[in-house]
Amino acid sequence: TGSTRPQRLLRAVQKKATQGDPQSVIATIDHFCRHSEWAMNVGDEKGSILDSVVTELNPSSALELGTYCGYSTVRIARLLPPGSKLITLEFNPAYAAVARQVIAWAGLNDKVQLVEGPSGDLIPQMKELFGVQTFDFVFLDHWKDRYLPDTKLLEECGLLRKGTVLLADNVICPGTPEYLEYIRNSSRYESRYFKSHLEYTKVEDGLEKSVFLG
Ligand SMILES: O=C(NCCO)c1cc(-c2ccc(F)cc2)cc(O)c1O
Ligand SMILES: [Mg+2]
Repeated sequence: TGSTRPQRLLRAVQKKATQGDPQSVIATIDHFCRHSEWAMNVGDEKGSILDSVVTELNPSSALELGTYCGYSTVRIARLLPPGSKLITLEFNPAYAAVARQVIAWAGLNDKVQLVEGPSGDLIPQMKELFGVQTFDFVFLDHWKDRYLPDTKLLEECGLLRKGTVLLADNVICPGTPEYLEYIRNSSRYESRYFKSHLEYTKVEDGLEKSVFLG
């Protein structure tokens, strides 16, 4: 019974990153994934695109599907204005346990609410459980076959408003063909593809940014 990769990533953060400094947490994870063990964080290259979308939008209410170790949670939350909130959903309890500690180390507990459970069950409860009206921004980075059903669920639950931005990771690798087909052909979205690479590799991947038109 040894440690898991997320636990080794957390150990690196607690050993090398400065408490309360999100940038050092991000840099430590990127270094760990480049030089020690690859892990499925969005990474620095796609992470810069994520940063620019969040900065431009300046969202008050944001949702992340798929927390993993909390890397993109920290990237997003560090850019949010005071008083705004990021809700992040994670199905895997072992991932959630690591993510809570990474988010805490970065000093971002006030901006982040991590909820454990299946997104398909939690999305319909957003309004009653967390007092959410609509989301300004949604980052999709969970199971790739859940991107489409959960997007339809967000629509049906009235959680999107005119101008809500959806940003989807991994639309090329591992790939989300049904999601891309739907979102690019729907008259209710305006989409754009940001070509990049799979985190810490030379393999092509990219982010799809889609604006809900209402
Ligand atoms: O499954 C993913 N996320 C949901 C679970 O937390 C995921 C997988 C990969 C990946 C893995 C294995 C490979 F060979 C290539 C890509 C990359 C990602 O960015 C991801 O988000
Ligand atoms: Mg991803």
